[in-house]
Amino acid sequence: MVVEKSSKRLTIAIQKSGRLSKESMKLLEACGYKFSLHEARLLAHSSNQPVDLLRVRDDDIPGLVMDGVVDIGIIGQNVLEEVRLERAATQVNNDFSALRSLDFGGCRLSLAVPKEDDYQGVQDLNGKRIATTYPYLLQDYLRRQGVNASTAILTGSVEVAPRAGLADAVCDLVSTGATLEANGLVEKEIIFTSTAQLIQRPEPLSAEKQAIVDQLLPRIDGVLMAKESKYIMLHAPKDRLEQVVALLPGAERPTVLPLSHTEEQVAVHVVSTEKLFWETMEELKAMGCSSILVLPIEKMLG
Ligand SMILES: Nc1ncnc2c1ncn2[C@@H]1O[C@H](COP(=O)(O)OP(=O)(O)OP(=O)(O)O)[C@@H](O)[C@H]1O
Ligand SMILES: O=P(O)(O)OC[C@H]1O[C@H](OP(=O)(O)OP(=O)(O)O)[C@H](O)[C@@H]1O
Ligand SMILES: [Mg+2]
Repeated sequence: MVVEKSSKRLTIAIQKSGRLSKESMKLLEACGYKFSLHEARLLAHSSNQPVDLLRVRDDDIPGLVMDGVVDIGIIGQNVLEEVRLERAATQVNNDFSALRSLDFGGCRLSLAVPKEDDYQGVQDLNGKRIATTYPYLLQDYLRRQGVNASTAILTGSVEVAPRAGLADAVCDLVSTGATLEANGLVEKEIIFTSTAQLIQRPEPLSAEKQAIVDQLLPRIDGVLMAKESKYIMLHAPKDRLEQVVALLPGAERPTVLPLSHTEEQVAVHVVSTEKLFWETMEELKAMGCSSILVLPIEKMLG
């Protein structure tokens, strides 16, 4: 694979197809970058920014960033840490700089055993064989726990290993737990928690590329902040205004507007930067607020 190297165009590696692909694309598009993707092609050029996308298997992304083949990449922390440990063990450069922790790809790497096993604790895994795609993360954890177990490395279908007689336990990614349950396994220990990460290659970027990253990061922050934030509009009793605003999580100073035909109520517009729960809405109503509207915010710039 030969990536055309330019000192002016920023190359971003993302997963081609899998759990991180859609959200990675969505994030870049929300930051204003337009791409027209051809399913079969690895490389896609942005039509409105000096940015190229390299779409690869997620396992390759940390190495591509650490080796400076691409400038930045979006990758699950689990794969990033696995590659970092593997490269440390084999004395290959494993430097990178962490730019942002993202809000998707949330999962955990857990040890699970067949449900009929009488598991008392991690020490029970001594002398056992554990199937995993993450041998370095697993062995790092076992070493810290003082457990001596062997690994069976599988790159897929790890969860079927015990039934197939390949291993006694598994160390696999879990999100809802449905995959483990469907395979008669029970989660016992969480060894690593993960979300997607934006990382950059260790060597400094050219001035042109750095300028693109400097533009991208505040945009990402704006997108992440906007996701949690809501624009709230409501009618509030004038004499309870302070209490109403105090109820709204992370609210800045509100805009207060008069309402026609009434002196007792005012219209309140406010941006709330934290998650708004139904309970808060119910309390607002109990306080005498009405016409409560909660609107999503697409972008924010501080
Ligand atoms: N169930 C899940 N829910 C949320 N995020 C997940 C889940 N499973 C995995 N992830 C995250 O998404 C990443 C990619 O998962 P995926 O299953 O698409 O990888 P893969 O099969 O190794 O893909 P590839 O073909 O690119 O190698 C994982 O490394 C992890 O960070
Ligand atoms: O706890 P759950 O919600 O069931 O999610 C966990 C499963 O999700 C991931 O696989 P994915 O579905 O992405 O398939 P793949 O491993 O075959 O790529 C992961 O490898 C687990 O098998
Ligand atoms: Mg992979």
